[in-house]
Amino acid sequence: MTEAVIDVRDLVTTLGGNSIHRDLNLSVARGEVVALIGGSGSGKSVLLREIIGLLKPQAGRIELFGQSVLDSTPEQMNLLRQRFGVLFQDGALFSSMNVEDNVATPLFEHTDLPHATCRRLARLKLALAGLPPDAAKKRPSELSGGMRKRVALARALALDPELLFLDEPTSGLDPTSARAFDALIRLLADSLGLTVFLVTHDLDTLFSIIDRIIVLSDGRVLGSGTVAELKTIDDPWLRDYFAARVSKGEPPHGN
Ligand SMILES: Nc1ncnc2c1ncn2[C@@H]1O[C@H](COP(=O)(O)OP(=O)(O)OP(=O)(O)O)[C@@H](O)[C@H]1O
Repeated sequence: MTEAVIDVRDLVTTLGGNSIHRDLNLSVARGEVVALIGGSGSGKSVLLREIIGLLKPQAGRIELFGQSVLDSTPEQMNLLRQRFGVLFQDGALFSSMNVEDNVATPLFEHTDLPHATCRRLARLKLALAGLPPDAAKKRPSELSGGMRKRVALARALALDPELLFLDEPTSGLDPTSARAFDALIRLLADSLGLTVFLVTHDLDTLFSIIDRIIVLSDGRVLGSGTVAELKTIDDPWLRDYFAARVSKGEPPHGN
């Protein structure tokens, strides 16, 4: 059986008295590019935060690379964090630092490498993320939204992670930049052998680069599969969701 890189079992989350997740189970195998979808407020971002250890659920088990996130000591979690990268929705770049130092920060923090080496590695990651060399010395505010996303992606790749989490990677991008960013994610996943777990509302992303979609509904996983497989599920939200794609003039069949 393929190794599970992410494994979530019997997850229960209650926030502010509201039930968010009810016995949620999901698993992601090494090398998969998986998207998590679900209605607004269905608990996608909360789940992502729980998986990466930023938020504690009320009950359940979360494992990354076979290691329990909820039972890890801060030291163990620190080591685990070096094995995955995260691209937050807003990029979360440091506005006071230039681009190169933004990307080098995880290397400054987690390695004993000289800062000059960290910066050289950061420039390599920037190139990998498709940025021109002259971006390195600029402040994030001097770049376009699409370029800032690429900087955030370069930072997420700084420590050569095996697993990449992306929260709404194409939000705020124009359609051309969004498709280019999709293509970059797929290219990196294939060439670096990354496992990718992303939260998205972007149907084009789902139709173009995703191996498997996991649908969150009513606090649980409603189903999982390709677009074609999900279309066989009789659920009003899913029907409306995919109907939006048809109304955009795209072919109603998927990957
Ligand atoms: N810290 C918090 N305290 C209380 N409630 C919260 C907290 N964080 C999120 N919630 C609630 O949990 C629910 C799920 O939020 P979440 O952000 O995970 O939704 P989502 O599926 O990512 O939605 P969207 O697609 O709109 O981003 C929402 O009702 C939200 O208001």
